[in-house]
Amino acid sequence: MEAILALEDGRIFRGRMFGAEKEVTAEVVFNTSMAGYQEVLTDPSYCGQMVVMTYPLIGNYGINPEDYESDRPYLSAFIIKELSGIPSNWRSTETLDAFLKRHGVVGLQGLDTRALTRHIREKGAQRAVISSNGSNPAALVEKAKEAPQMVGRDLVKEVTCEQPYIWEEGDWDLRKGYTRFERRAGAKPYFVVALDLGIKYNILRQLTQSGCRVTVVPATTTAEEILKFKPDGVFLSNGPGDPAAVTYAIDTVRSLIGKVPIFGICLGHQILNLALGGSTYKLRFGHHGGNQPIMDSETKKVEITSQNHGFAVDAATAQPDVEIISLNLNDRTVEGIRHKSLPVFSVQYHPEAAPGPQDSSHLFERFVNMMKQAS
Ligand SMILES: NC(=O)CC[C@H](N)C(=O)O
Repeated sequence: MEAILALEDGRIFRGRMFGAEKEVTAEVVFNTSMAGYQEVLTDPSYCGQMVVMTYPLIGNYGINPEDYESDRPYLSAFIIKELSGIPSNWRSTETLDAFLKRHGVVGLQGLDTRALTRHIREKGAQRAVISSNGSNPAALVEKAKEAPQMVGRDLVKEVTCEQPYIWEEGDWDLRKGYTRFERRAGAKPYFVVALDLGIKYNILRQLTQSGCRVTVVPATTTAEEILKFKPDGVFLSNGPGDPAAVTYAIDTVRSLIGKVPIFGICLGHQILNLALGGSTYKLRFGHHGGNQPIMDSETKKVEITSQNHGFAVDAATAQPDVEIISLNLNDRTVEGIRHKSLPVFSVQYHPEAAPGPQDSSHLFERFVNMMKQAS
């Protein structure tokens, strides 16, 4: 079906719908990962957004039952240059088209995704409408302008779990598939409570793989309730929307600081920074891809990282007891912080990859060592 993508600044693209065929409004961002579209689709941090992939051919290895990063896709639409007609992979059980249909997610293909990406790079991520009703593009542009702004939006409540649950799955193995938590001989299993702001499964797998027992709790869980679990450490997850709008999680984290070791990733990092008295702001088009270079001040090494964020920590408002521990080498934005005297640290990038490079996976060990020293 012919369809139009209308951006709020008036730019129009024409393409063809696949997946679920309906009208949809959301913020449009681009992702530069060359592979890993299933992980991108099921990353809850994309709730409230449509994602345009810069890689030109998508869907060629289908969808499989294992590479989910959450229970389902939460994004509003998936925009690509060309949908592969013949998925080919031994793990594939479903086409991308069928997957998007099954989950009610709109697909759009056949447009110039390079032109769209360059436009967003220049003009910034913005609200957009996809519609098959192309008779009045100006009306669609107006509709895009009326959509809710990402700034000020709490989307965590749309994606967090309803009840606490225990996580036991470990890394994926070619012969065995996903492994289970195994107590390391002679090693104490550290008990981590993970605050689910929209958590990606691979973070949980990496925690399990690092020898942690993990319980995941809803985003509204209070500090008091978390401390009742008697955790060795608390993990703050990635998630969608504006960190400053998730005031209940900021309050929880503020009350936990100094009582238990804390590690945060992406939204969790932004929320930790807000709880420490700093502020966050919206980037023009964000970082969404698998090749963002950062410099880690502890190891003095450059790491190529997987990233997916539209907001960032403001270095100018960093509090005296907060130290910036890594910077993005492309645009010098803050990539990591730690408390100068307490066992508390966080990163803007994704050490769990999925998809992307695994240069930063050592951070899970850093968290375990922090818990070891604190116990
Ligand atoms: N992946 C994430 O946790 C994203 C955090 C936040 N929603 C942002 O866009 O910056």
